[in-house]
Amino acid sequence: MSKVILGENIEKFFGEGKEKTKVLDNITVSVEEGEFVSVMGPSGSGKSTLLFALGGIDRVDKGRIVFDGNELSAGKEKKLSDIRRTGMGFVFQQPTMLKNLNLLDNIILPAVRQDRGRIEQITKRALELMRQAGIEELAKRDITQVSGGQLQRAGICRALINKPKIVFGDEPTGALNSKSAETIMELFTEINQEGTAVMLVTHDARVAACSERVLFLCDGKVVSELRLSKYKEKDMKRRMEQVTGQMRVLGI
Ligand SMILES: Nc1ncnc2c1ncn2[C@@H]1O[C@H](COP(=O)(O)OP(=O)(O)OP(=O)(O)O)[C@@H](O)[C@H]1O
Repeated sequence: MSKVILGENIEKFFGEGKEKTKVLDNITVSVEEGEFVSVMGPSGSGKSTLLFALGGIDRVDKGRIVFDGNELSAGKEKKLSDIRRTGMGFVFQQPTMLKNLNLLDNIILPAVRQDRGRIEQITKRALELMRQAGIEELAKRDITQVSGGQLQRAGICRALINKPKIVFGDEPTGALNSKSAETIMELFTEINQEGTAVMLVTHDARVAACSERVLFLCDGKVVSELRLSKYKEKDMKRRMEQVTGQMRVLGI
């Protein structure tokens, strides 16, 4: 197995002078090709900062980030945004979609920007992803005419449109009711089973229990790591007990 993403000895500070605080403290983490990792920890422990650093959205102050053999920390801005657009997908708690475009057009946008000549093929892929996500019939709907869960499913389709090697999610189920959250997690486990690596930040033990490795952060450090097997629905009860057990040990 090779690493799709590696963050090595990364440090990140916020603020200046007396206010300066270390938010990531010499962290080394990696995600293997096709692996599903989640990141848990108390509020303010640095989870989102870590995700944004690994995804090349924010620069780190020390250390290096290597995506699929390319060192992001040494990259030029253009190269970095190309890697982000083609090799990575991002899903946030609140999907940021363009208001003047329908769901389908929002989903194809990252691919069309890259290659206008393939619009038919891209649309076909988008509709296939929407079918998989159970929202194909909403393709022409305005983004204001769908539920939060449906919008989030569209956000995942958009993140997958360029066939990324890894999808990063920052609390992707955080704003959803439990039924919608469950559908979103089914979608994440499905895309992972198809070979896409997934890294999710979450406060929800049920979400973390879908992954195969859970990293626990505290004060900008990885303080613990829990290894689970590859997701199987029938193991859910046991997986949940493992995650919640570790959360209790760490006082989360
Ligand atoms: N842009 C910023 N400027 C200054 N401080 C920041 C910035 N972004 C985050 N921080 C601080 O860095 C620390 C880590 O933030 P981060 O959002 O990574 O935590 P988190 O573990 O994801 O928290 P939560 O679970 O509440 O989302 C916090 O103390 C936060 O206030």
